[in-house]
Amino acid sequence: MIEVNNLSKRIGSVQALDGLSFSAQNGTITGLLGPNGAGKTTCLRTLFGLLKADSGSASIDGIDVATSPIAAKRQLGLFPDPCGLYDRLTPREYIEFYAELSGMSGRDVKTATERTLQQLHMLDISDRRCQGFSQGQRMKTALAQAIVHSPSNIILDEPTRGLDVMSTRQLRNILLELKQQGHCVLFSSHVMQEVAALCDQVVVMAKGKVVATGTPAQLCDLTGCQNLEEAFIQLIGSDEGIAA
Ligand SMILES: Nc1ncnc2c1ncn2[C@@H]1O[C@H](COP(=O)(O)OP(=O)(O)OP(=O)(O)O)[C@@H](O)[C@H]1O
Repeated sequence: MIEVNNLSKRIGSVQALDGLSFSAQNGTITGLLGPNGAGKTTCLRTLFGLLKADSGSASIDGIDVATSPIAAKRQLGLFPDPCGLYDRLTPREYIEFYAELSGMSGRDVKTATERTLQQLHMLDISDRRCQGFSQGQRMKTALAQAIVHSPSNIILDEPTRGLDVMSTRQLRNILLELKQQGHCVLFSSHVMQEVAALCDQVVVMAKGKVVATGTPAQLCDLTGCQNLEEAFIQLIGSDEGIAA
């Protein structure tokens, strides 16, 4: 479970987060939906301990990310940018490396790596170098390193950016599997279809604040709109910086 309480963060002259509060539950996919510049990435970076908030707090499974960053990170998997893989490593080497970084050793590393390769259906590419991998193969490798230590919470920043239709569908299925296994999945997006198709709960953000929270259907009811895109535009009061 991820909890964000009254989080504020100023970056230069910009108030990137302005009293942001929401929670994301286990066994649920939560979408952070907001236009460009809403503060989604800043929020996720703060959760992962890459940024320090000016005020407010955030916790992962009840562990404060600012005061106990290492313990909090053990409960968290971060899906990185799949473009940044080391081309000379194979997925197996890559996943083992991240398993060791998370504190595992010896046999546990091998067992966790094998389990993750099976879970993401990537045994066929496990011993090939990442160089030349397709987007979908890169996506799976990046996701594997995020979940090898079996974190109960997974955060993803615009995970389908740059993925083709097949890879997007594969990623969606994997996120649904993670949800069914009881994980708390939190991802940021400004792609309406993706959020409507996947999310149990949508947190609509603008200018560093939460504008509304609910299921896609609840947000439509709240605004009297037919679909999430219309509801979103009504809630944020603009159609700037969104993608269909
Ligand atoms: N390193 C930085 N330097 C200056 N301004 C920053 C920096 N990081 C974030 N900001 C500003 O903080 C605000 C929130 O940015 P953030 O990247 O969190 O938004 P976002 O919702 O993820 O946007 P997008 O959908 O475009 O990725 C923006 O106005 C952005 O320009």
